Amino acid sequence: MSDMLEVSDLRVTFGGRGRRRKGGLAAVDGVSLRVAPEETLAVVGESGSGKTTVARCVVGLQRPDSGSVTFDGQPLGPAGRRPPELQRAIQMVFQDPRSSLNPRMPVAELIGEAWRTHPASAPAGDRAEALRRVLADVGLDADVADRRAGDLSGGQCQRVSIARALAVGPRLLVCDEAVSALDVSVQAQILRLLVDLRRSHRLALLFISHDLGVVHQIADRVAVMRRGTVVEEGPAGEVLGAPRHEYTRTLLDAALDLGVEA
Ligand SMILES: Nc1ncnc2c1ncn2[C@@H]1O[C@H](COP(=O)(O)OP(=O)(O)OP(=O)(O)O)[C@@H](O)[C@H]1O
Repeated sequence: MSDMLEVSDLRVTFGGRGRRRKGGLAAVDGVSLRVAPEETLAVVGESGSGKTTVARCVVGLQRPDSGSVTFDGQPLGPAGRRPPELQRAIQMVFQDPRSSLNPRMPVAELIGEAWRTHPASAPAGDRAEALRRVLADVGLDADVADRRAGDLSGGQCQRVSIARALAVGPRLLVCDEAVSALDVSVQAQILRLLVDLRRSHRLALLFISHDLGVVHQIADRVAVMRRGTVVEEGPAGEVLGAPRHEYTRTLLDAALDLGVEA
């Protein structure tokens, strides 16, 4: 399958002096990744390894120092400068839905806001029916539409975040630690939902996580990041089952010590 998302030799430095950012921190240091249509690539690694920075470059929230991000072969600039159809095609689900959703806004308005931002995806006909359908897609009852985000549980909130992303018709969901803030049982439900949506909506996922147990359940391929670089990448079964890099083995051992089955 040919690649839909291609990240090539990405570099991001924070701090430092001058144009070359001398003395700065190379948060991402020559990362290349690819994601095919309907594929799930998990990016794993310890805290601070650069996973979120890569994700932010993909959605256009972070400008890289160098390197490129392309989608269907088209170069992607910063979020505001992307053609609307590409802006829509790549949506992000954040770690903490309670801070990514305005708690005072009713769910119907949160979804409506997504449709206003991406008018091409707004329903032409019955809005209430379209809203009911998008909520049903994420396992929420229609009556959630009138409730404020702040009055929902963490799991319900994350379902709303996913609904908001889905409402605009994405082809790639970038999930940055999207289940990490949830209780283990809710985590399993949201993972199941993502797996189902991937199939029903023909989505690709770029799934950022530090949790190898979670990654094991969802990934087709895994890229392991350490200190801003990808140290190992391959099919999930190989990377998690027979890792080649010592760092991946260390991560797996640490996960096993915590009782996680990776
Ligand atoms: N806006 C920023 N300004 C300065 N340094 C930053 C910024 N964003 C990230 N960093 C630094 O870049 C490095 C990579 O951070 P990043 O958040 O991408 O890692 P991560 O693997 O996603 O970690 P975590 O799982 O803890 O979010 C870290 O050392 C972090 O402190």
